[in-house]
Amino acid sequence: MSRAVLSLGSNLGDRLAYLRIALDIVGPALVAVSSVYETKPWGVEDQPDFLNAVCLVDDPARDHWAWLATAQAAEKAAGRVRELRWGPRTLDVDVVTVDAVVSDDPRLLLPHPGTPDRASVLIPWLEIEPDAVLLGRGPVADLLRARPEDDKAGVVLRPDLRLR
Ligand SMILES: Nc1ncnc2c1ncn2[C@@H]1O[C@H](COP(=O)(O)OP(=O)(O)OP(=O)(O)O)[C@@H](O)[C@H]1O
Ligand SMILES: Nc1nc2c(c(=O)[nH]1)N=C(CO)CN2
Repeated sequence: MSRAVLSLGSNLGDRLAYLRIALDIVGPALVAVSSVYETKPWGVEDQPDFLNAVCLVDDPARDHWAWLATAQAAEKAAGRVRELRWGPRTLDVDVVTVDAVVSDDPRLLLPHPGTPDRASVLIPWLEIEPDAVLLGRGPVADLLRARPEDDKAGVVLRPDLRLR
């Protein structure tokens, strides 16, 4: 079994369409997808707001490297060009966690080290998995409680934008 959590983000062009490309590439492995959230950019703040979502995926045939390949295939399909670190992009797919895999290989850090600091990941993840635990870091609900209020306030549910 290989169960993973993927985070999806887009802040250029038809943002919702790019998130849908990611789900299409995940295909039947998709178990659950959160609502879409519009989020204030972290990292580089002078860029357009993001749409973010999180999905749970499960496929016995895909290990963590295969999930990275899936994430990168989705980014490529969305025409992503990497320019600035933390800068604008049509589609960013991060592998948040895969089963109990811990990796310090820079090509695939697991769990994704940015996760505890990103309300834009924690909030959608909790929506679809309220009891989620981030390997080595504890309950996702506790991580979210530790985020500053203005960080959480920058993550706004967009019920009018539906992925499926
Ligand atoms: N858990 C992971 N998920 C996706 N890519 C990862 C992961 N760990 C390491 N990487 C590597 O990160 C690189 C992609 O970085 P990218 O440009 O997407 O970073 P970023 O999205 O700007 O920043 P961040 O990784 O902090 O979200 C790829 O080369 C990939 O191999
Ligand atoms: N709110 C938000 N901010 C970001 C995001 C993102 O997905 N959401 N992705 C980034 C690129 O790594 C940089 N900043």
